[in-house]
Amino acid sequence: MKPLYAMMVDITGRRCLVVGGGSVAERKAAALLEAGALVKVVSPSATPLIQKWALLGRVEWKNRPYAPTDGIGCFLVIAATDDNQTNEAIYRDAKERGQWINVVDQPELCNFTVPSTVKRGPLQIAISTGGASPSLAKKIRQDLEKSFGEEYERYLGLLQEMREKVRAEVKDPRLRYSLMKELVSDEWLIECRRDPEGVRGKMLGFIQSHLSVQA
Ligand SMILES: C[C@@]1(CC(=O)O)C2=NC(=C\c3[nH]c(c(CCC(=O)O)c3CC(=O)O)Cc3[nH]c(c(CC(=O)O)c3CCC(=O)O)/C=C3\N/C(=C\2)[C@@H](CCC(=O)O)[C@]3(C)CC(=O)O)/[C@H]1CCC(=O)O
Ligand SMILES: NC(=O)c1ccc[n+]([C@@H]2O[C@H](COP(=O)([O-])OP(=O)(O)OC[C@H]3O[C@@H](n4cnc5c(N)ncnc54)[C@H](O)[C@@H]3O)[C@@H](O)[C@H]2O)c1
Repeated sequence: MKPLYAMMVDITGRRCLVVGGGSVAERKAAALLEAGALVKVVSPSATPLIQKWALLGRVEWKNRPYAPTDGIGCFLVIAATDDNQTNEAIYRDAKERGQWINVVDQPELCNFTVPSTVKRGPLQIAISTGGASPSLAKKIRQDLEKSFGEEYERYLGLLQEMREKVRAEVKDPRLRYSLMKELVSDEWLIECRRDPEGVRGKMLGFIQSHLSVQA
């Protein structure tokens, strides 16, 4: 098994090609859309959701089989057809253009794989088994989703806001560090769950009390 390098890639506004229109293509296209990519789907059939995206203009759907020119100008390519010969042709075309290529059920024809991901706003926990067991990656995601609840999105948004405030207003680096450390605690997380509306005010109050000491 090849060692893999984990990386978070900015694909906003980048053209990405998904070939195939089945459930796997839909899942891969959904992840690309969530990351802000411009997605083109090429397939003579498509799931109802892909068709809906096409109607809404969220994806460009070419209702026909793959053609070698489809990938021109694309940042990355995903081959998710059920036809091996087509998948291999997509791989060769992408490789020639130096593109990122993922052939869904052929890890040897991938220069990147897609991890299973827990998303809570900007928090992303990506799980890779290095291709050993995608089913295990999925199970670990489902387990983590139970531990990392929806409140993490609000909590992380608040931490970001408080961090900016602390960086702008606290001059002493030690105090800055200890404030951020104290905001990252189970107590605040529980507060996000218990009092989602009031927690922001309490955090601001907590920081303010230390700023008064500083002044
Ligand atoms: C994580 C996830 C992301 C995503 O696809 O979005 C993903 N596969 C998912 C699900 C899943 N895939 C498969 C099953 C059926 C059960 C099973 O076989 O286990 C299930 C489970 C299900 O569908 O319930 C079958 C399968 N997948 C691959 C092969 C070929 C092979 O292993 O050789 C075969 C056998 C095909 C055959 O039977 O011939 C290959 C890959 N699949 C990967 C990713 C990459 C490695 C990730 C890693 O490091 O683990 C890699 C290498 C390439 C890639 O596709 O990027 C997503 C879970 C999303 C979630 O969280 O819900
Ligand atoms: N469904 C799964 O969870 C799963 C998991 C692992 C692997 N796979 C494999 O991944 C592949 C895709 O899975 P799926 O469930 O989405 O399959 P699917 O049969 O639902 O979809 C295949 C799609 O490929 C399209 N297609 C076929 N030939 C094409 C061509 N020449 N150009 C463009 N599009 C073409 C078809 O129109 C169809 O939309 C299959 O090989 C499958 O064995 C599926």
